[in-house]
Amino acid sequence: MEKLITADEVKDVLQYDRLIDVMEKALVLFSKKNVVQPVRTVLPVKKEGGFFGVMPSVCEDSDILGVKLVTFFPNNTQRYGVATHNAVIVMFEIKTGLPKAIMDGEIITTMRTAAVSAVATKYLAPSGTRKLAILGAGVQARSHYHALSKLQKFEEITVWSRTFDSAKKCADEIGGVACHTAEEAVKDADVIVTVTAATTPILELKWVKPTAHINAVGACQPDWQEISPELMRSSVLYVDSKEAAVRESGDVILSKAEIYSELGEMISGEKEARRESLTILKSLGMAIEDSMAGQLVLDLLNEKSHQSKY
Ligand SMILES: NC(=O)C1=CN([C@@H]2O[C@H](COP(=O)(O)OP(=O)(O)OC[C@H]3O[C@@H](n4cnc5c(N)ncnc54)[C@H](O)[C@@H]3O)[C@@H](O)[C@H]2O)C=CC1
Ligand SMILES: O=C(O)C1=NCCCC1
Repeated sequence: MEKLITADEVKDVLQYDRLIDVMEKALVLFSKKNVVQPVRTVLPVKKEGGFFGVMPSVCEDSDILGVKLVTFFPNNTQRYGVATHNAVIVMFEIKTGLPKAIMDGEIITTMRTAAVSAVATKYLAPSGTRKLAILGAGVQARSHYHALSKLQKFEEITVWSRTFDSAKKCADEIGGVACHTAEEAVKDADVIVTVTAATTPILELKWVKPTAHINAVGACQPDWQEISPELMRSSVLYVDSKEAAVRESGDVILSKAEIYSELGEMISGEKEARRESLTILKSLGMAIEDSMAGQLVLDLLNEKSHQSKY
């Protein structure tokens, strides 16, 4: 095994511009069936109310063979003062199957999720977009602000979360305004991001603009919801993986909303980008996103070591 890569090393090289392009490619490869990837295996860890996810993927066309091991312990921050999502990614040589790197997966999870939402937003945000609303004030709230800001400068940014204090802290960091209610935060928003650990709906149809684009990122269990069933059914629904959405997403399963398209199908032009409709990306996260982001980290570290030689 050649490399052990720390979170600081990943943070040092990974940037949104390159990552957004790589995520777009990963989504297309997946929807064109060039990726072997089972729906993730999820093992409950009941005492802490958490779970352990195993996410392998292979894409022979792109020389990718990797796996992410990820834990989600929703009470970690409050109980122990550590992150709620933790992960490692292991990359293997496609030719020999030899392991080539083990790297921190927390930063990749944080950034690749926001990069995927940025891809969706690039295609689905209404023309003349000016206001971004973020519901949730944790790690993904911040990464979504940074990734989406690569697309455009928002004239107005609002943040709502469970406590006003946490919304205010996040809003102050990103130059936004904290709101006391989710309804107030999403009023007139063109792009909405839901990044909470909520298990029941926090966003209602009657609050949102009829052309808004929503990146629905939380609620990754079959009995968890972030979006009201009426809102799910009234939107043009995009997903990262149809197979995963009908197995893992409470928002999809409980509302019985019809899936319009995978993001990869929309990017490659097989399905329309319905920019002027009310749209939702239901994001669950895919193994190929992690493996391709992991390979990008290896490429960037390689580029960096060459630069320092000359
Ligand atoms: N789709 C994907 O690929 C990924 C999705 N996620 C999901 O995104 C969500 C956010 O993740 P992080 O920011 O990393 O977590 P975090 O733990 O850093 O932040 C969670 C936020 O949700 C808020 N929250 C918790 N319960 C709530 C409730 N009932 N109502 C409103 N707000 C509530 C917390 O106060 C906090 O602001 C989680 O649901 C997570 O599982 C995370 C990584 C990848
Ligand atoms: O894709 C991921 O990684 C995750 N998705 C849902 C929440 C846990 C991590």
